[in-house]
Amino acid sequence: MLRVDGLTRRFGDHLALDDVTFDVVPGRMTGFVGANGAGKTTTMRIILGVLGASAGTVHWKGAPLTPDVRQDFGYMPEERGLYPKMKIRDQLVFFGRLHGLDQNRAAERTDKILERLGLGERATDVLETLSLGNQQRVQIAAALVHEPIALVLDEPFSGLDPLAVDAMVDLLREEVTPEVPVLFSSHQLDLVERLCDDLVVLSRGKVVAAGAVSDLASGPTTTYRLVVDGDAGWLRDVRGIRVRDVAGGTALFDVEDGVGEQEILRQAISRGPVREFGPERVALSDVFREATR
Ligand SMILES: Nc1ncnc2c1ncn2[C@@H]1O[C@H](COP(=O)(O)OP(=O)(O)OP(=O)(O)O)[C@@H](O)[C@H]1O
Repeated sequence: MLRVDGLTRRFGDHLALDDVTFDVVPGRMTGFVGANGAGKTTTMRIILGVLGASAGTVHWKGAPLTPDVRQDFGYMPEERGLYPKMKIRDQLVFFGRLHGLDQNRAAERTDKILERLGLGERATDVLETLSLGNQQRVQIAAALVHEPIALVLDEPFSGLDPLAVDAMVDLLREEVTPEVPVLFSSHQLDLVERLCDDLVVLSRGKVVAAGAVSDLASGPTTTYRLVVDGDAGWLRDVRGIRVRDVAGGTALFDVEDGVGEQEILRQAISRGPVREFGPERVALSDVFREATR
């Protein structure tokens, strides 16, 4: 497991990270979200050793992460960092070699990944002649070529069209074994909700929410939705609930502690047909908005 433990980072007077702690569990995709400037890139750079921490430690399997172990990580930096004038196959083989693969293995892995990303025919093209989307595919290939033991990806899907996102996600799922923890940052909440198992929400340098997406997004709710024939305005006079919204026969309301939602349902039935009644699922965007307020 990859653990970020009490990371703090100052830039002059500015506290960019304030005691940031979270786990990235192997075999699970962890989404890292937060508004611009929240500290995601800073955290990722510290994990990769590109930047030092003012305090705190990064742990790998219970021990402080060493440069040797980090060499086996895969990283897709925000500023990217491939060579524009180098042929993509040569480039990927080079990265594989940098991470310790021998020439044959680096070439084998490169060819497999390029094929998988639909870039087999472009292998001898120079990077800068590729479309931006394809350059981004090569960038993810560079992070994967050496069969990394952990993956840290800074905005890997930004600027990609939905088909390219799907291709990249398929590749990630294929390449990422149950031993590999994956941390990726993203601004696209819909994507995060679709892809991630776990989520870490950062706001102004602090972790404000963390856990399984399924728990965070649909967690315990006190909000209910009722749809009846006729007008649901009578709910406004019911004690123990707070009406959020009524539009004709559709109402959204919060139930206060100690008030049974079944009692509200009974009252609704006594007034006429009930078409829908149930807890309102909290969307991830609401969790995010609430957490970063
Ligand atoms: N080298 C630096 N020198 C000074 N301040 C910095 C430096 N790097 C980052 N910061 C500041 O630290 C804070 C966190 O920045 P960071 O880039 O980590 O945020 P982020 O969550 O990745 O944002 P974005 O989503 O916009 O990339 C910001 O206020 C930023 O201005």
